[in-house]
Amino acid sequence: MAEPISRFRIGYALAPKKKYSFIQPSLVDLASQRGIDLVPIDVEKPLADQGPFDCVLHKMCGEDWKNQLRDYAAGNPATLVIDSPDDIERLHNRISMLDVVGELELNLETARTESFGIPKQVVIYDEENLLNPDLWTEGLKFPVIAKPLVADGSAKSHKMSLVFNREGLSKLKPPIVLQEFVNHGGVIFKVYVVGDYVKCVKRNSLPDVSEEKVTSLESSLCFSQISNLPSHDKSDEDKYSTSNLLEDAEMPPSRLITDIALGLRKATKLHLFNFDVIRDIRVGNRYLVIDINYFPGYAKMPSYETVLTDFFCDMLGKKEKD
Ligand SMILES: O=P(O)(O)O[C@@H]1[C@@H](OP(=O)(O)O)[C@H](OP(=O)(O)O)[C@H](O)[C@H](OP(=O)(O)O)[C@H]1OP(=O)(O)O
Ligand SMILES: Nc1ncnc2c1ncn2[C@@H]1O[C@H](COP(=O)(O)OP(=O)(O)O)[C@@H](O)[C@H]1O
Ligand SMILES: [Mg+2]
Ligand SMILES: [Mg+2]
Repeated sequence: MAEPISRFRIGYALAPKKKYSFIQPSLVDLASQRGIDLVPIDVEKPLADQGPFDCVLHKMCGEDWKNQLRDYAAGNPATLVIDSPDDIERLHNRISMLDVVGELELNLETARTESFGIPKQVVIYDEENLLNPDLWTEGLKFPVIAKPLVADGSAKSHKMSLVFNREGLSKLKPPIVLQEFVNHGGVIFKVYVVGDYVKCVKRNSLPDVSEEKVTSLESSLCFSQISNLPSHDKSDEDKYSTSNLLEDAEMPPSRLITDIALGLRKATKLHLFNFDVIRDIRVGNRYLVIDINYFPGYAKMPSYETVLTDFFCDMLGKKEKD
């Protein structure tokens, strides 16, 4: 008689919006064909009652969930938790998130022609400091982008302002990160990482700001999740018009992008993330990492079902060997 074929169970704990976008029938079917059942986890119920799991995927906030996961992992050391809540934590703060880029020691093949880094930035914890730029301006010039320090996935954490002058500072609510606005030709590069797989795509971004604009415009401009706006949906042609910028933009060197991606993967120990890169048009061949996101919108990545299923098989295969 034929041996029963063992199947794997991957539990997933995702917010409803994420579940809707990521757990597509096409992914569930492909994973199933390859022996993997994707099983929803109810975070309101004890995790131990819902197992066993060969692997747990998650993007949930809150200490309760983290504690559940830690307890489950301690009791089930053979279960793969992708990724560890402690490793994810550094991406929830816009300073620690980018610190890791500065720590990368890459032996770049492209070092003679390309370089990478992060924009100048400073963290402001209170209004007193904010309104006294003499305390923090070191090397930082207007315009700046004000970003909430916390990047926890809430709508609030994506609300940003482009600040053109001192006047614009008074509307900000610390704790915030003030980051140098770098002209980058209106296009950002999103680099999706899934284990050792790396895929870079182009997206719309904020348009460049000219010297004259800095003095003639209002004191600040608010925006949120600009890269998710389709071109035809832009509310104000003047502010966001990118014409053919997206189509015409040249991709960054793939070797550089892969080196940064795999460097970040090693340094953060994370398997599932993406990062946003801009090309500084003042320099031309300098690339700046401006954002790193845990478990991003993979469904927007070409062939995401195959990429993710291959990754699951790879991880489960390695686990079996161990
Ligand atoms: O919803 P999507 O597909 O736009 O994905 C969001 C990501 O978009 P991207 O894949 O980079 O274009 C998005 O990336 P950005 O921060 O916009 O660069 C975040 O990863 C977002 O998660 P969170 O709100 O920060 O927890 C992601 O949101 P969640 O799907 O995790 O809610
Ligand atoms: N330093 C910067 N210079 C120029 N544009 C930036 C800079 N930082 C962010 N942006 C623009 O703002 C958008 C949102 O910033 P980001 O840090 O990626 O926040 P979020 O986590 O909400 O995606 C980016 O996609 C990019 O268009
Ligand atoms: Mg971003
Ligand atoms: Mg982000």
